[in-house]
Amino acid sequence: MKKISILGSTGSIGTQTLDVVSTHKDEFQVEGLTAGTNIDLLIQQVHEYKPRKVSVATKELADRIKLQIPATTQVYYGEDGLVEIAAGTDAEMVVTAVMGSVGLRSTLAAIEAGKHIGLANKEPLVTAGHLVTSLAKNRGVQLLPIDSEHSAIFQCMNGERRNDVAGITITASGGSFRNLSRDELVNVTVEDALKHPNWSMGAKITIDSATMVNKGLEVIEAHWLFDMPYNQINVLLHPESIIHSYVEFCDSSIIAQLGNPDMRVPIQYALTYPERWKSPTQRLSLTEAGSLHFKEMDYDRFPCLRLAFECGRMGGTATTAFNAANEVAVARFLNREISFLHIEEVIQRVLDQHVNLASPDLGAIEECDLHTRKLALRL
Ligand SMILES: NC(=O)C1=CN([C@@H]2O[C@H](COP(=O)(O)OP(=O)(O)OC[C@H]3O[C@@H](n4cnc5c(N)ncnc54)[C@H](OP(=O)(O)O)[C@@H]3O)[C@@H](O)[C@H]2O)C=CC1
Ligand SMILES: CC(=O)[C@@H](O)[C@H](O)COP(=O)(O)O
Ligand SMILES: [Mn+2]
Repeated sequence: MKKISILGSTGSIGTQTLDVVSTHKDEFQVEGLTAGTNIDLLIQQVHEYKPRKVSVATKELADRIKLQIPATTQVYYGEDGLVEIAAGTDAEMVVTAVMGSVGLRSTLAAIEAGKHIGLANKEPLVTAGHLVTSLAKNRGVQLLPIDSEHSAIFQCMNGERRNDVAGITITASGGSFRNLSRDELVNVTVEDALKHPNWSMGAKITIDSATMVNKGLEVIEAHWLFDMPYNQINVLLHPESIIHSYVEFCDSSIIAQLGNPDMRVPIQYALTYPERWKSPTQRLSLTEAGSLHFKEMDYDRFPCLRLAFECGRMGGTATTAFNAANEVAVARFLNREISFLHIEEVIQRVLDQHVNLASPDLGAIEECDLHTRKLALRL
């Protein structure tokens, strides 16, 4: 019986993780769950999976949920609550599935507590990759990728010698507006931006896919997860999202991981690694898929990806500023305060003013994050 906790259990990844748990009922014990504000769903999850501890965003919500769940379930709230669920249970693995860099302290706390990480929440790696990876190395903790591209690369590199890797290619669907020119982006709506062509995901990552910021975050995520220099990380447009990424080796061989776009597969692999268990996911038929298409990335069409590479190469707090600016800008777009194209404008203007701090500690990262958020709200 594997004991796990899920940070962000009411979200897209969190609920799919619980699907996987339900598929293998006798194999998992849920120690902790966390929600932000969706306490109705969390209450259902508490009754079904009986976690020892839960956390929600605010004290008010914590007081409300206490009236509707068994007294045996301890209730926490806020960032401290995330940390408590991350580190304060008997879980041997924590699935990090909250949205944004709010997951940084709880990710670090889980690692500090020696818990392996099923890593979906990519923003903590983007904002503080050196802290997350060095702590994981020091504590002997595995960072098992859930993000589909990084799960693919992880699977392709299994059993291979690191020095034989010539490079990795992260595939990109192109997002909701992949068939639009930049001129046609001027008046696009939130509703249109939320229509990802292949995946059903949370709102923020869906917008990030449309701006290509998601792929930029994934480039930085891959740099840290696989200790991969940026000049060995490529991005390729692949509209079908069937090849989830691939690795090229020194002998020119390419190993790729394919499958239907279903996050339960990478989630399950992170939970069961190094084993593979059966999955209810529909099997991929290449004859049905027919042709697969690929196109060189157009960095003029998607300038945010170029910015991400520049920030990654710069290191220090540049990626912290990039991530925080994007989180604020996407939230403003989703609140209909700014246009879609203004998202990249906010990021660019933040970076134009950013004074980079090399190898920052946690305090400096959190200070940069907060300062950037205040600035991005005004741009
Ligand atoms: N969805 C996907 O297919 C993929 C997602 N990822 C990554 O996984 C992470 C989660 O994504 P996704 O599941 O789509 O996101 P969702 O928005 O669907 O879910 C986010 C989760 O985090 C919780 N949450 C949000 N804000 C806070 C907060 N301030 N404090 C505490 N909890 C909070 C939400 O709670 P509530 O809803 O109750 O408010 C929810 O449980 C992201 O980093 C994303 O980039 C990576 C690859 C694929
Ligand atoms: C499912 C997943 O991993 C997402 O990150 C998805 O890959 C987004 O797809 P694109 O960013 O390629 O549109
Ligand atoms: Mn991804």
